[in-house]
Amino acid sequence: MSGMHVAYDLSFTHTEGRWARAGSWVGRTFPDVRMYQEIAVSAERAGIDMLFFGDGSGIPDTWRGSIDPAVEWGIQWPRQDMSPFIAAMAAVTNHIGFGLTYSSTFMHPFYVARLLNSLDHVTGGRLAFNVVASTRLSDAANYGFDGLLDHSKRYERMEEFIDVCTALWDSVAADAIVMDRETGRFADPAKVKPINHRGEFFDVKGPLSSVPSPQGHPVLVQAGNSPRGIATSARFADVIFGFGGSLSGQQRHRVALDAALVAEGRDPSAVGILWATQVIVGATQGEADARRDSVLSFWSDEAVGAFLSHNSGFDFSTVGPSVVLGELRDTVVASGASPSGFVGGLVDEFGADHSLSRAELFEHGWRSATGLDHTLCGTAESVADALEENFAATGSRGGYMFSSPLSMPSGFDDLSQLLVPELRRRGSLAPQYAGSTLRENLAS
Ligand SMILES: Cc1cc2nc3c(=O)[nH]c(=O)nc-3n(C[C@H](O)[C@H](O)[C@H](O)COP(=O)(O)O)c2cc1C
Repeated sequence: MSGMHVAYDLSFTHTEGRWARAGSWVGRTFPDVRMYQEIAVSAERAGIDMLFFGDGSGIPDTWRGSIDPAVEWGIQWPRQDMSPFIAAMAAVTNHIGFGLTYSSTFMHPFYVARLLNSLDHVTGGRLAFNVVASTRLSDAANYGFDGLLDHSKRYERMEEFIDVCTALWDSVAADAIVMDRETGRFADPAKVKPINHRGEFFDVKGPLSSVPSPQGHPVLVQAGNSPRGIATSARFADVIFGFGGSLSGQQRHRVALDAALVAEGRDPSAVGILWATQVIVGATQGEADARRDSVLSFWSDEAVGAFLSHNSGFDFSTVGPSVVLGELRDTVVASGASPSGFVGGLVDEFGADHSLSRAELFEHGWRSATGLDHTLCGTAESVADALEENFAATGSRGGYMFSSPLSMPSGFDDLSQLLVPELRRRGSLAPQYAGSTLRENLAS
């Protein structure tokens, strides 16, 4: 992966107030499939590498132990299983890739390997699989768990999950299908083998009851941010998702990933990181600033609390009138949630000894929930300058996944019509799709 690549994060098209903002769809209600098809067509016209769909199945209920605020304010709810939508989008496009998310903590690898094989067929080899360990209790409760597995156990399970999927995708050789009309022989049994996997988490006999898909394996993506998560990503990921917005955090991630890749005997230059980056572009700086400010002026504590508590797995309604950040981080970690994320970011920014009042914490939470704490806001030229500088400073491998805009579809239209052409004009983005599969496109 040598050039810069760009993806759009389409995980949230309506939530967190997007549905009501200027520039949002009128008369189109989530989850209208034609809406997604239109985005896919227009993103492909702009030459975007991939549309990404994150997932979490639980309705946020960590804040005060209730789903009501999330439902009332549309916080990360509603969300669909996006696999059928990807099939619909693939039917109206030819080049753009699709990233789909499933949890290795809750799903079974046989089901997922088979589904992704089918989707790789349907998309003609344009599928990526973002495998997540899941940090949320509300997800766990939907799959019969009282609590989350321990953080490192979740990653052990992910490693075994991917081992099983990979063995299943390899269990039918590419040349197994004979289809000899004269003899009537359909396939060569010597090339279709059970995997006979017996492990700590899964027992799977195999083989996969399907034929190899165009990419063989979907492009594997992983987004672990902790040392344990990064070690797992180095084992198998073709592409990494990272948190953008803090150059020092990005550089730490890149250095840790490179060391982990070397430890796995892999070439760090072949594995790019797509940095999740929120961008607001306007024809002028004033226009972009006005869009950002209009978002900041409309929110509620309940909505912020529901968002943050869900994402951290920690009930922020329990926070007292003031907090010491290091102590808050320890409490969040003790609750079984990830050590990175919102509170980890505040500790990095201000230090573990720093205190914040509850109101200050929520103001930071508001900026975090909207992504406005790390948004690049400006004209296409100034944002392209910042991205090019950041790309060079983070190893020149990978690129950007632009976060779900705060208004849809106008936010993506701004990116497609202003920013992406500017990056292409400068030669940062390739002039056209390089190959016919997502893997080939991302390899250039
Ligand atoms: C760009 C990006 C996309 C992510 N998408 C999801 C997702 O769809 N579902 C999910 O549960 N977690 C998602 N995550 C969270 C990561 O999978 C991971 O839990 C997080 O980075 C914390 O890593 P850690 O478990 O190693 O601490 C995403 C993270 C990033 C950076």
